[in-house]
Amino acid sequence: MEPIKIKTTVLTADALAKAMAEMQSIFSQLTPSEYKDALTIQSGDDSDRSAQKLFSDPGGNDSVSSDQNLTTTTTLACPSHPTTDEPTTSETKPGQNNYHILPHPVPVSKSEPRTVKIGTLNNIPIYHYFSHAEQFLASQEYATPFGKRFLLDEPDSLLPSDDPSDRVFHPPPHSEEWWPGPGNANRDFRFKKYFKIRKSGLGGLGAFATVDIEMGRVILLERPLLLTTHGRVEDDVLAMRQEGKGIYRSLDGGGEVGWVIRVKDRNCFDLGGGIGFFGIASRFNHACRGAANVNYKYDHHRKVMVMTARRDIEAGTELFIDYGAGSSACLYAMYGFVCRCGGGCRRLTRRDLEAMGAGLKELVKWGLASEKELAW
Ligand SMILES: C[S@@+](CC[C@H](N)C(=O)[O-])C[C@H]1O[C@@H](n2cnc3c(N)ncnc32)[C@H](O)[C@@H]1O
Repeated sequence: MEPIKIKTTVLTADALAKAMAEMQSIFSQLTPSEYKDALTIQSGDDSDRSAQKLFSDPGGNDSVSSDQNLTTTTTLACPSHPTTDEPTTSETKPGQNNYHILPHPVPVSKSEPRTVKIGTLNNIPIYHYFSHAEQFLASQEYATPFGKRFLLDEPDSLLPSDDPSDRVFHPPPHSEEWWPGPGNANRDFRFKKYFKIRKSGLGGLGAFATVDIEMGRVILLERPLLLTTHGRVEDDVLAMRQEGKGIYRSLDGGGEVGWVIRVKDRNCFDLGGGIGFFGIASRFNHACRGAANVNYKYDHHRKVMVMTARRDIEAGTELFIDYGAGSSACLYAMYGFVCRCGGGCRRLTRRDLEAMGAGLKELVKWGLASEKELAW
């Protein structure tokens, strides 16, 4: 597949990986006090105070609940933003997110006109995706201030052919008896001897060690339910057999109208050339900044997700992976949730949300998003 061309920028998997690595390295160099500085919201006028209230956490935790976020952000005003078409090369300062909103949002390709680049965050492209916009906006639970956003670079290199049946991996037969899902979330499900899936303090399900696990131990090998791309996911999910479709639908976000895309946004793994879904691996929650205790890597050759203990882990501990977003704002932009991992992540700032809103305004101006999406 040709590299995706956007104005003067050519996005390749390598470029994206490099940008992500740079961003990760910037964040990993921050001292605790720089993080603290980044958390400070200047108090001043009323809107600042309301922002401070919005982001203060009564539990003393570092993050805010998504409920607070979704119901109160309507009071925030959008500032003006740079209006250059060119990607900016300004230096990223520790603790500060550099947003650049394109004045003319660009559809990414002719075959995917609903995917639009709207700007960059710390030099990483941010995209807005429109499929099923009406359905997901109808769901208060799912609506994020900025709709659906993700970072995208998905050459088709992973996909063996255009035939969806070649890309669908049928899982072994399963039943509600042993497959974790919303209907039986209170039960414990064991996978091999290392962990089980049960309710997590973060809400929803999570994976928990059932025994002490030593560093380096492989705790999960899992074949994907499905390998696909953001653009093909709907066709491919519908082409799955009933069992696989059932597992896909039982993942976080499944069930109601718009489930295919909602499940995709919350559960897909970027496999570097496509996206993948896993019935078990997709139950692992995220932790920031080295707090993750499990590594994961997709083995393209064997077509299997490999999860490994990153350090010694005590029985009973929740198992976390790092979703790889690099910051709370990126995490929010990519997956639409506000992190509550408590792993020292930087909370979303008022400026983050303002910048996201400014990007959405540009989309509305160019007829690429509806006014309805602005109402947050
Ligand atoms: C891939 S799923 C993980 C499993 C999910 N908890 C479940 O019940 O199936 C991703 C979703 O889990 C939740 N989640 C994961 N990590 C989180 C975190 N650090 N803070 C808050 N929510 C988190 C978010 O709702 C996110 O959309």
